[in-house]
Amino acid sequence: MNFQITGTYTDLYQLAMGQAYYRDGSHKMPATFDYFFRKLPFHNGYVVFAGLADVLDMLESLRFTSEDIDYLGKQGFNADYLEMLRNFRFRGTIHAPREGDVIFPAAPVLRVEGTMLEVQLVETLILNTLNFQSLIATKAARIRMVAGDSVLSDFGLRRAQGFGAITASRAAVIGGFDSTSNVYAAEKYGLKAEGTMAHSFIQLYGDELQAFRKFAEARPKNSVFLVDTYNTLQSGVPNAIKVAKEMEERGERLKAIRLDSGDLSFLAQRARAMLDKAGLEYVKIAASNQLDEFVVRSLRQQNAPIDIFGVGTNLITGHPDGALDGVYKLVEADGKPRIKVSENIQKVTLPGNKQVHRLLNEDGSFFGVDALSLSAEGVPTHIINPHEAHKTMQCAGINSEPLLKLVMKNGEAINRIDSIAEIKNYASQRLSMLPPEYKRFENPHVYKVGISEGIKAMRDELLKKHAF
Ligand SMILES: Nc1ncnc2c1ncn2[C@@H]1O[C@H](COP(=O)(O)OP(=O)(O)OP(=O)(O)O)[C@@H](O)[C@H]1O
Ligand SMILES: O=P(O)(O)OC[C@H]1O[C@H](OP(=O)(O)OP(=O)(O)O)[C@H](O)[C@@H]1O
Ligand SMILES: O=C(O)c1cccnc1
Repeated sequence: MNFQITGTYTDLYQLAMGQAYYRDGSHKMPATFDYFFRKLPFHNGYVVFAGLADVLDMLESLRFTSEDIDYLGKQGFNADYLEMLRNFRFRGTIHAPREGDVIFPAAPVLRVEGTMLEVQLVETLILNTLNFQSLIATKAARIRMVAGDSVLSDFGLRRAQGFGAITASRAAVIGGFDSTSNVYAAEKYGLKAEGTMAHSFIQLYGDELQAFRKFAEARPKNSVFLVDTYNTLQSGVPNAIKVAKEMEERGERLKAIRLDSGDLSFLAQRARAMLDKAGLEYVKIAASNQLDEFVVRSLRQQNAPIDIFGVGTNLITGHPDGALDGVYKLVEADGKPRIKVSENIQKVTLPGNKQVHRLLNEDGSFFGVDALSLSAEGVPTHIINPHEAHKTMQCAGINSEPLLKLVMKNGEAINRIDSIAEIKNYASQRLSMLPPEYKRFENPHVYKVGISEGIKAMRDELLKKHAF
């Protein structure tokens, strides 16, 4: 989807640095940035990569409007710089995994090449999009993992951080959700829109039975009755059964009832028995109320006969992690590798133009190691732990696949995959290739990233050069 994002969708410092680059001509210098993250959210063992198609869309159409130029003039930017920005187009080249792949800390996810100014200006947009969508897709994947084949519906729009809900609903579906209550996101992204009814509907009619009848008349093919407004087992479920039977007489079928409070397992079991006794085996049971991956897992362990889970707050906000910590670092400029030094070895960046080789087991499943090498090196024969150089691993003879593929060339998206269904399928396929020990919630196995001799030598040389 193309949000009408313009060139000012950035942090001021990008534009400020850009003016300095422009003054001395370094804005035209070739440069490469890597996007990667350092810490897994939710104590999870992987991240689901989401947001790429949106990034490519926005980069293709990124412009500074006349209003932007006027505004930036008032912020004190120079007229000649602004005239150049008036004709700004992103003409960079990007390599990335396919959207939906599983990704791991420290390995480059995007390699963005272009002129210094263009690759600098788009940092914020790239981080803003990929960090958020990948966080939510990962949360969704955790919920999907414990939900079996139950339907998962995103109910989060009302609890989201403002407009973030639009892309969060997209990311939720990529991570494994089936539908969303968010009509705007469904319309714009082609997601499946689904919903039930609110307590206000029953409150308005006062009489629950009458409320259910009214709804069934209005939505005969798509009725889900909310049964907990007054008393779930003594009023809600019996009234739902009564109206479902009336619907049967008209040749219609009640789709489901929804539980939204109390002990969801106990109530689902009782409601299921009541529905079945009335010959309404086809009526499904939906549940909501502050669900997350742990409650869904617990409900399934309790054999709660719940067919549909509606998840809002905990999904859409990525609870309890506010953000994925993805960063965008300069790794090469003017043909020379660049480094960011830190006292913390984990934070020293990996210089150079790199490729990620995902090591594979004989059966094609993931070995548990991504091997990073300089693009010119090819697949490394052995790799080194980036933080503890005495730890090495032979990779000769192990199958691998290059992860970073060309997705944008000179500002034009290539081989793009916009269909959410395809991205969702790919995410599920790639997750199935990740062995179970990386997917458990408690202390998952640490997926390893190793660097080639070439990267290590480059990093050590730059560390020496910049040592104090
Ligand atoms: N059987 C169950 N097993 C595990 N967790 C459950 C079960 N039933 C409900 N929960 C979860 O317990 C949490 C707390 O529910 P709580 O009892 O506060 O809600 P409630 O019954 O709706 O309360 P209130 O009526 O005040 O809204 C929710 O996250 C809910 O999803
Ligand atoms: O608990 P969440 O995971 O965030 O899921 C969404 C919640 O939002 C709705 O409640 P709300 O009280 O806003 O409206 P209602 O009157 O329709 O129940 C819905 O009934 C869920 O309980
Ligand atoms: O359709 C629903 O039941 C719904 C939608 C949004 C939030 N809570 C519930």
